Amino acid sequence: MGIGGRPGLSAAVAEAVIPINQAIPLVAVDVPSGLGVDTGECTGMHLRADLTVTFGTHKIAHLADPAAAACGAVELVDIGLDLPDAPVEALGEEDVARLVPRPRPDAQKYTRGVVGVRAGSTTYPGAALLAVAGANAGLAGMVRYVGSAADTVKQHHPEVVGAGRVQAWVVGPGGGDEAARHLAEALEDDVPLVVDADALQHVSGPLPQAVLTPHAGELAAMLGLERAEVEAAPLRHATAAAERFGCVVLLKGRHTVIAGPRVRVTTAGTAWLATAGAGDVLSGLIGSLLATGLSPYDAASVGSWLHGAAATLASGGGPITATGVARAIPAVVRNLAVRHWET
Ligand SMILES: NC(=O)C1=CN([C@@H]2O[C@H](COP(=O)(O)OP(=O)(O)OC[C@H]3O[C@@H](n4cnc5c(N)ncnc54)[C@H](OP(=O)(O)O)[C@@H]3O)[C@@H](O)[C@H]2O)[C@@H](O)CC1
Ligand SMILES: Nc1ncnc2c1ncn2[C@@H]1O[C@H](COP(=O)(O)OP(=O)(O)O)[C@@H](O)[C@H]1O
Repeated sequence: MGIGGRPGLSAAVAEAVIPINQAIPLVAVDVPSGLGVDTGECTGMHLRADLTVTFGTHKIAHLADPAAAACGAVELVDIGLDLPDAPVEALGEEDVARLVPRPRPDAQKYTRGVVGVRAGSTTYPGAALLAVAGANAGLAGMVRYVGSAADTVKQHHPEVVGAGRVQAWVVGPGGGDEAARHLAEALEDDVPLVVDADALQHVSGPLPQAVLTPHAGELAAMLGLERAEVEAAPLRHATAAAERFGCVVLLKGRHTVIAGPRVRVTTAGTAWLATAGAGDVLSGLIGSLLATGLSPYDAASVGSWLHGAAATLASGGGPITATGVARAIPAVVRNLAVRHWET
């Protein structure tokens, strides 16, 4: 069954083909039979491929989990079709190289953008350090930190300064009981912001300038669902949340979904990135991109791609820490410059 098939194999077909699928490697043409091609959901029995070869453009099932995970490695073959824009897209290296902000020759630190981080608490001072490490990867001109971990932050990041004017805020990582105040204070400034972790539970009304960055558990709590329901349909729930909260919603996972004016999925990364504090680094990084003037949708998708690429670079196939991911971000941008930017 191809892309026109209804999701879910009939019992008779499943009985015949699933034992074969479990016994030998499977190459799927276009999609493994039984997947929800247009939803990325797996609502019934389906095949799992080791390799899926598809043509012209990626379909939603190739990008959005859990269907994408059942496609195995996906090979896209260009057969010269003239196709309309896809409903869900994945940024490639060249797209990111075009979007990543770089300093103009006459730049000074304030024209490059200042990002402020309100994160950390007495329980989680480390999350403040990690969010600052993501923000302080060199993409914005300056990082400010406001919060209870100020002394530790300044010890580890001497470049970072205290309160003042910013072009974007990052709030929530490790915020604990301080997160509600951090969010309220950040919202007093009329600037774009990243809302992550403990601040997410305090989001109510529409926040048109925000990027929300929940993992599946956090999005489930925001929508009054179980985590498993979000994991079964990440595209549907990220899109619903973007509509409900009137902003860009980045739902973290193996394939991160960015729902905004359109939908993007990040396929860059490695399972080694599933490590404590990796999300804190991501929120800082996206904040720094917002501060440079990227739109919330582009800042979220470019930040997510750079974060995945930094994890892959730092990992080299082995284990990584969140600190290691943050340290690898400048090298990822340098590689983009070498490969794609004219000097
Ligand atoms: N270095 C730092 O400062 C870091 C700070 N961080 C900061 O921590 C804050 C909370 O973030 P989070 O994502 O952990 O919170 P959340 O979604 O509430 O998850 C709680 C869920 O986890 C589960 N659970 C717990 N232990 C489990 C186990 N052993 N095995 C299985 N399940 C287990 C637990 O389940 P339960 O034990 O209740 O059954 C509950 O459902 C946030 O501010 C973040 O920024 C992090 O970024 C890390 C680095
Ligand atoms: N299996 C996976 N493969 C690739 N990336 C993953 C996987 N699981 C989680 N990630 C990424 O790791 C990061 C974890 O962030 P998060 O859940 O917020 O952790 P923390 O709260 O500890 O910082 C996210 O960027 C997420 O997309």
